[in-house]
Amino acid sequence: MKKGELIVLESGTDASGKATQSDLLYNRLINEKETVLKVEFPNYKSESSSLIKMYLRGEFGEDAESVNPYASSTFFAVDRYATYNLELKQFYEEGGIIIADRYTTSNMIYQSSKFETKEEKDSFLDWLWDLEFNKFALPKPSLVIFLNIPPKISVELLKKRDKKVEGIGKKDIHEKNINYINKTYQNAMYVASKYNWNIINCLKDDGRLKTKEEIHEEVYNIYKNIINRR
Ligand SMILES: Nc1ncnc2c1ncn2[C@@H]1O[C@H](COP(=O)(O)OP(=O)(O)O)[C@@H](O)[C@H]1O
Ligand SMILES: Cc1cn([C@H]2C[C@H](O)[C@@H](COP(=O)(O)OP(=O)(O)O)O2)c(=O)[nH]c1=O
Repeated sequence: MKKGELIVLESGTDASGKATQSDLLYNRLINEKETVLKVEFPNYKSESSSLIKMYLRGEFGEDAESVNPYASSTFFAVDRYATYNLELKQFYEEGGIIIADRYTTSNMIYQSSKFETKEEKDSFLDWLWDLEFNKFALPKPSLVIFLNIPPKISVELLKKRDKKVEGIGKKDIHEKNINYINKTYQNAMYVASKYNWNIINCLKDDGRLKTKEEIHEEVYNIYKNIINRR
């Protein structure tokens, strides 16, 4: 039987409209009578996110960059392994469509950002690919949609957004560190181009943010073009 599809919504900044766009795409596909399910990573509802919560609270270090990326990326990878195997695998193997708000792609962006040289980054990215997709046998995305929102806009959206997780505070260690935010955004553009992700520029030519609906139309068109061609 043909396996399902895995559609990933990603970005290089926090509070960039991933949840909003996942919801809009999910509702549209439900209206089209598709068999579709939505998931968010980290899976804060699961005990498998315990080490992630410790990390984002700063228990391994208040400065995200001081925490070994090989270690911190495994916290996220193990959470994905648990969530996939306990909640998603059967649905995916029976042909369902999964819409994921973040995935391995976030480890690729946020954790490789901690390395300075291209050689170190690429070596980490190869290791991560092997860990999550080969050793853990997690499915590779059918399609990655990258929402390009510069940090100066997303930090404004972050102020509007409700707190996501109890016990982490309004901002986690990634969100508190403006140097890391800027560096990670630059790094995300490198990673997005390295893996040929589908980039949506969320700003208009005049620098204003596109509406949720305008961005959704672009998300939907990419989805239709790519999935229909397969
Ligand atoms: N295009 C947009 N224009 C204005 N506000 C937006 C837009 N997209 C998202 N928002 C708002 O920004 C905040 C963060 O969006 P959200 O989808 O929760 O982001 P993320 O999942 O990336 O953290 C929310 O309050 C949301 O309603
Ligand atoms: C899923 C995932 C997230 N992250 C990072 C991205 C975020 O900075 C942080 C928490 O994710 P999340 O709560 O989704 O952030 P937000 O909703 O604010 O965008 O963890 C990784 O480093 N690796 C991963 O695999």
